[in-house]
Amino acid sequence: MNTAPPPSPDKRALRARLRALRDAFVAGGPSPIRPPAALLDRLRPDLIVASYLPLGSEADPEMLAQAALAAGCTLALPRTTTRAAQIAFHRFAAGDPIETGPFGLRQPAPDAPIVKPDIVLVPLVAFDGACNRLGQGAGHYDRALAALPGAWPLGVAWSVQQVPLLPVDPWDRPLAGIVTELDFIERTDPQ
Ligand SMILES: Nc1nc2c(c(=O)[nH]1)N(C=O)[C@@H](CNc1ccc(C(=O)N[C@@H](CCC(=O)O)C(=O)O)cc1)CN2
Ligand SMILES: Nc1ncnc2c1ncn2[C@@H]1O[C@H](COP(=O)(O)OP(=O)(O)OP(=O)(O)O)[C@@H](O)[C@H]1O
Repeated sequence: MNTAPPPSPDKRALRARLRALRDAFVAGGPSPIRPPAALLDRLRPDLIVASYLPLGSEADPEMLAQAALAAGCTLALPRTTTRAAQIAFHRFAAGDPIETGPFGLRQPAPDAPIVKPDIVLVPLVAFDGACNRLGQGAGHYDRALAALPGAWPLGVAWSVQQVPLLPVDPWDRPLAGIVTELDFIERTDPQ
């Protein structure tokens, strides 16, 4: 049974508005998102970097994943089974099979080894200047990041996804930084 309090009610309306903004932005043409120095400086061959395959009009982390590969890092991708279950990160190398899962997500096969990423590239619906994040509403990344306290979470977004101030619930996990097609925003006020 889920005994947690419900998420802030204004999150639903924000999601709808920001998904529409994201769709309109992407319809305007491609905008590459380049790896920020804050990411490049952290990449080491022994690290595992979790990326994601974009869904719909989500920002594409491909150039960041390529930079991680070029630095010798191991790549991982999230795998989702249901809305209620936690996501797992599975190792992924070029040529490995990709399946279509729930919500149309493209994801690794279940037999790819589960790994513990050091750096997590995080998709999002909206963010604010303090690096708070609004996701899909299933708590998948909130739960995954809570289980990886040492990992460095980097949000990847289009600049139009920034809002002045997001409602923040107790379980929300802030990001260490957010990269957009325009700039890199670093979280400056650790709690
Ligand atoms: N590319 C990508 N992979 C990801 C996530 C994500 O946000 N993006 N996740 C992040 O947690 C996890 C999957 N969780 C999800 C949870 C809910 C919905 C969902 O409710 N989708 C809506 C439509 C969303 C839209 O219009 O963009 C739906 O199907 O009704 C999608 C993914 C792991 N993998
Ligand atoms: N560490 C956790 N353990 C258990 N449940 C959690 C945890 N973190 C979040 N949740 C649950 O997940 C849901 C998250 O809802 P919320 O609207 O905040 O999602 P979100 O900010 O869009 O995040 P996400 O992208 O991670 O889905 C809430 O119902 C919350 O109780």
